[in-house]
Amino acid sequence: MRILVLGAGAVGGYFGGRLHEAGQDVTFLVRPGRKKQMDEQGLVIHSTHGDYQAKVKTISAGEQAEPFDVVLLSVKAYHLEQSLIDLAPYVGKNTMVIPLLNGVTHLAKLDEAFGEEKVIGGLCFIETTLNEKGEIEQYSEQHDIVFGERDGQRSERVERFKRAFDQAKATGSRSEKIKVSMWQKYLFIAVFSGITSLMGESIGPIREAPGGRETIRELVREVALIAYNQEPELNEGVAEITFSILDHLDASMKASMLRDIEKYGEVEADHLHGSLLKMAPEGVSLPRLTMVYAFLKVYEGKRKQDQGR
Ligand SMILES: NC(=O)C1=CN([C@@H]2O[C@H](COP(=O)(O)OP(=O)(O)OC[C@H]3O[C@@H](n4cnc5c(N)ncnc54)[C@H](OP(=O)(O)O)[C@@H]3O)[C@@H](O)[C@H]2O)C=CC1
Ligand SMILES: CC(C)(CO)C(=O)C(=O)O
Repeated sequence: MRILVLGAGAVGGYFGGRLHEAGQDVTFLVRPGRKKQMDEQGLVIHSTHGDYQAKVKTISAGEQAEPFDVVLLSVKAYHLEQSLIDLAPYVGKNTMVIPLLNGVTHLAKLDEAFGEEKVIGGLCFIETTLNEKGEIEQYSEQHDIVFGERDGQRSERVERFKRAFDQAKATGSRSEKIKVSMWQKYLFIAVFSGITSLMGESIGPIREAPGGRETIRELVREVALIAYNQEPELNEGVAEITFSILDHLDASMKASMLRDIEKYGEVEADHLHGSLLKMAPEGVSLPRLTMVYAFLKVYEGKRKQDQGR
């Protein structure tokens, strides 16, 4: 099975690296700067689950290669448009595209670009980042990819990709209800990234601050309202479960969005919080979600202005 990983960043580099380590045929589609770095130093992973360093195959947009069997899509949402143009020549009749982005609105864009039948659902649970040398750092327990056909059917292509993880130091599992799984993750990440970014703190101090837990609970309630409206198959107790997960997270945990803000990087504000506000049923009051989005847009505006100087 030939696997193409689009975006050798924190997520793609990690999972692509683990599959490569397990003997799978993995190629990374990367931009020129990252290609130079990877061709010179290889792919480097530092992880709780074991370090890994290897020379890997890389290609850049426009380079000749046959269509791949599987594409793992792991770019940030704000790079999606260009990356789909770059990816198009490597998607063939039998290619299966698995997006690992947080959120859900990218599915429609993938369907439009490649056709619904090629795109399955996917998400990942991992806390990972790229350091200044372009090395992947991953220091917590979870390193799981979840994927599945969007109609819930079992399929040979999904089973085959699942088997690629048999020998890998990361887990790959199938969800029978991938759209529900994606919405559960979306609910969690919208609250987790929203609250940690807004407060500029990891989750522990936010929970302990006066009114902190209450604010988290209310933000969960607002996002869950939108989520239920979009995905009625969500478990009725999903808001309470999500709050409980947030209440039990390691106190030092922060979302990748806050880590990006700390590096003064771009954020997925429109893709995550902005999209939720657009999907919200008319007339509902969403003061906390609105505040998170406003904060992120102020941050984006300031960043843009600073870059223009
Ligand atoms: N990091 C985390 O812990 C988690 C992240 N996620 C989600 O996963 C997604 C990816 O996040 P993450 O891995 O952190 O992001 P990163 O920024 O670390 O990686 C994205 C990579 O995509 C590359 N890229 C962008 N455009 C292209 C292109 N046209 N062709 C090739 N490569 C391209 C960038 O390369 P370049 O070097 O050229 O800029 C970058 O290395 C996001 O939606 C995020 O929300 C989900 C769970 C956990
Ligand atoms: C919370 C986490 C680490 C879970 O995978 C995540 O998705 C993110 O920070 O973007």
